[in-house]
Amino acid sequence: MNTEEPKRILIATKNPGKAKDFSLLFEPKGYQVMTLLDYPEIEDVEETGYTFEANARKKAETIANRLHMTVLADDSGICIDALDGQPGVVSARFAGADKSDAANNAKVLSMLGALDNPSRKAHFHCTLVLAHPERESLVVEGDIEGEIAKFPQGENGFGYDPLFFIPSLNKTMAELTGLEKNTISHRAMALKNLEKVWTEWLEKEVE
Ligand SMILES: O=c1nc[nH]c2c1ncn2[C@H]1C[C@H](O)[C@@H](COP(=O)(O)OP(=O)(O)OP(=O)(O)O)O1
Ligand SMILES: [Mg+2]
Repeated sequence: MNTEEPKRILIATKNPGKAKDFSLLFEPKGYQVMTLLDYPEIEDVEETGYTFEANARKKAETIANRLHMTVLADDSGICIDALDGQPGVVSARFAGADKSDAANNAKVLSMLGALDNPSRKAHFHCTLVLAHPERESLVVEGDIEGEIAKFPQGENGFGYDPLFFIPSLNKTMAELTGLEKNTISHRAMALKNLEKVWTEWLEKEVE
């Protein structure tokens, strides 16, 4: 037996941007990240829930039951104060079912542009659910505060990163390196919270 083999964790996502974030987050912990991009035969889990938790639970538990293994899922999005928390749970399909990041960003800018001097405060939210067919799921959350930029800036990251300005760094999330983003992001904060509770749970189940 080769004890140098990395441990593996399956993330129930088809989003390549999240897959990259999770690789950066888990590799330092000695895990190799697998995602649904490695399982093209698995059909999409429909995100019918009204909350991040409901959708993360549905993704994690459906795939855990289907593959009979431990699975982590992420449901996340951006919540904008002046838009009463929109796009929120529908962030991925805010501008339509084809899930275009550029169209989503443009829609946010146009909605804010239609308001008179709106607050630009926003936060990213991430709910993570760790599921196994024979266990109660673990649920944790993380957030990061920021502001919506006047126009997209930066080439890194994915989704709403080019619009998410972090005043303390004077940069958008898309101007950060992957490692910088994954030190401060909502996803990084949620994973920190998961680590506080997963030790017993995960060490037993993931090989
Ligand atoms: O770090 C982030 N940086 C920028 N944008 C982000 C981030 N995290 C979530 N977001 C946006 C992207 C997408 O518009 C939505 C997630 O939607 P969400 O349903 O959780 O993911 P998804 O459908 O893209 O992939 P999947 O469900 O297969 O995990 O929020
Ligand atoms: Mg989704």
